[in-house]
Amino acid sequence: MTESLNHVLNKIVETSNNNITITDKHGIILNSNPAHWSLYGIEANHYIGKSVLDLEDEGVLSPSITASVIKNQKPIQILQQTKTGKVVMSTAFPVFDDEGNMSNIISYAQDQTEIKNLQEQYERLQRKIKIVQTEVQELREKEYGKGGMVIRSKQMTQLMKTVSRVAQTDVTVLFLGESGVGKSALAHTLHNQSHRRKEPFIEVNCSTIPESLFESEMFGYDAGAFTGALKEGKQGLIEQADGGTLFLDEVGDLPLSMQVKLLKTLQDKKIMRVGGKKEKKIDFRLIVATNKDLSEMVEQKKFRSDLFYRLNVIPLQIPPLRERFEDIPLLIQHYYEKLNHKYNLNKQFHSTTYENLLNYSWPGNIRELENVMERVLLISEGSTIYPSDLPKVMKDANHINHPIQNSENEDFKKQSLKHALEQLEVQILTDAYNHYNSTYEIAEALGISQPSVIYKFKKYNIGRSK
Ligand SMILES: Nc1ncnc2c1ncn2[C@@H]1O[C@H](COP(=O)(O)OP(=O)(O)OP(=O)(O)O)[C@@H](O)[C@H]1O
Repeated sequence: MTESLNHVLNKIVETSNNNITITDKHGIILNSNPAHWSLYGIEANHYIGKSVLDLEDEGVLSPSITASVIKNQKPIQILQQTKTGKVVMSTAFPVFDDEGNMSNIISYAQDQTEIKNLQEQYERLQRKIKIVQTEVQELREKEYGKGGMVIRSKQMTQLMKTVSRVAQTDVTVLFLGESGVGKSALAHTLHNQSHRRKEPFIEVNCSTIPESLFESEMFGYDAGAFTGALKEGKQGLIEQADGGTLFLDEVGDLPLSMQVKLLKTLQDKKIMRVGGKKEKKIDFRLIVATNKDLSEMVEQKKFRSDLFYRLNVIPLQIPPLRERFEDIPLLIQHYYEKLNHKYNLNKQFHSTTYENLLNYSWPGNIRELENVMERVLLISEGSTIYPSDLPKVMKDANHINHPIQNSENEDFKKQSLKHALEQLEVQILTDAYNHYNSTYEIAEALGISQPSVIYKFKKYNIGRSK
C-alpha cells in the first residue's frame, strides 16, 4: 500500500462514525478510532498494539468479535454489552490475501444503546396497553361490563356497588354530577339490575319539553282534551313507565307547576290524564338526575323543598373524570376497540397521542372522550393516529390534568405526563402485587427485572416485598 493511501485509510478510521478497528491475523490491534474505545470504557491511547484476546481476558471485550472471526474465519455479527453499560452492535470480517490466508480482521461497532432504550420503552408501553386490554376484556365479562360500563377507579367501583344494592329496592335515586359523567348510563344500569329490568325504562329529558306541553306529555290526555289532541287520547310518559322505571334527566329544569304535580303523583302513585275523569294507579320506580345544585335552587325558590326531600333519598354523586384518573386508560381502550370495530378500522395510536389523551383533563367527561375518539378515528388519514389529529384544545395548558392545573411551573405539561404515567405504573404494579405470589413472578409478567420490581414497590410504597 502506498504511503498516501495509508494516510487516507488512517483518516477514514479516525473520522468514521462507525468505529472501525483493524487487527492482524493474531488479533493485535493495528488501527482503530478513539470513539470506539470510549464505548468500552478504556483510554484511547491504551489499545494500539494490544491483543483482543488479552482484552477479552481482562473483560474489556466480552466476548471479542475479532477473536471469534480468527477462530471461525468468516464474518460475524453480535450484540455486545460493554462494561460501561452500552449496547453495541459489532460486525467483523476476515481479510484474506492472494493465497487465501487470513491476513487481517476488520470490525465495526455501532452504539445501539439509544435504540435499545427506545425499543424497551416501546415494548413497555405495548405491555401496558396489553394489560389494559386484558382488563377491559375482564370487565366486559363481569357484571358491570354487561351494560358497556367501564369502571376501574375506587370511587366508581364503590358507587357501582351502591347502585347494585339500591337496584334491589324501589327507593328513589338521585344521580348528581357534571354533564357527560354517566348519570343516564348509570340510571340504565340501575334499571337493568333491578327486578323491573324486563319492564319499560322511560327516559325523559326535562330540559327539552316546552312548559306548555309538559303536563300532557307526562300525564297523557283523554280524547278531546284540547284542540289538536289525538282523537283517541294519548298515554303519558309516566303511564308508559308502568311496571318499570321512569328516569327524569335534568330534573332541575322541571317547571314549578310540574313539580307540584310530580310530588302528588309520587305520594299517591296515581295519575290523572289531562281532560280525564278517573285516576289510574301506576307502579313505577323513579330515578332522577341533574347537574344543578338542587339545594341551592331550593334556597332560590326555583325548586320546591318538599319535592327536593322526596327526590333526595339516595343522592349519588358521580365524580368527573379528572377526579378518577384510573378510568381514563380503560375508557380510551374501550372506545378505541368499540369504534374500530364499529367502523371496521384498524387504527393504532402513536404513543405520544396516547399520552396526550391520558394527559387531558376531559372537562366534558366521558361524552367528550367518546366524541374525541370517534372524531380522531374517523379523520386521521393513515393507520396511525398522530398527535396532530387531536383537537387543538387538548394541547391547551388550561386543560392539563387537575393535580397541577394551577401550577405556575413552566414544566407543568411534563409533570402532568409524569404524574399520569406514574399513576398508571402504580396501578399496574398494585394489580400485579395482588395477582402474583412473588416479585419474581411479577418481574416476569411485567417484563422488568426483579430488583426493579422491589425498587418500584419501595418507591411507591406498595405492599411489602413478597
Ligand atoms: N362508565 C362508563 N363506561 C363507558 N361509557 C360510559 C360510562 N359512563 C358513561 N358512558 C358513556 O358516556 C356518554 C355520556 O354519558 P351519560 O349520557 O350517561 O352522561 P350524563 O351524565 O347523563 O350527561 P348529561 O348530564 O349531559 O345528560 C354516553 O355515551 C355513555 O354511554
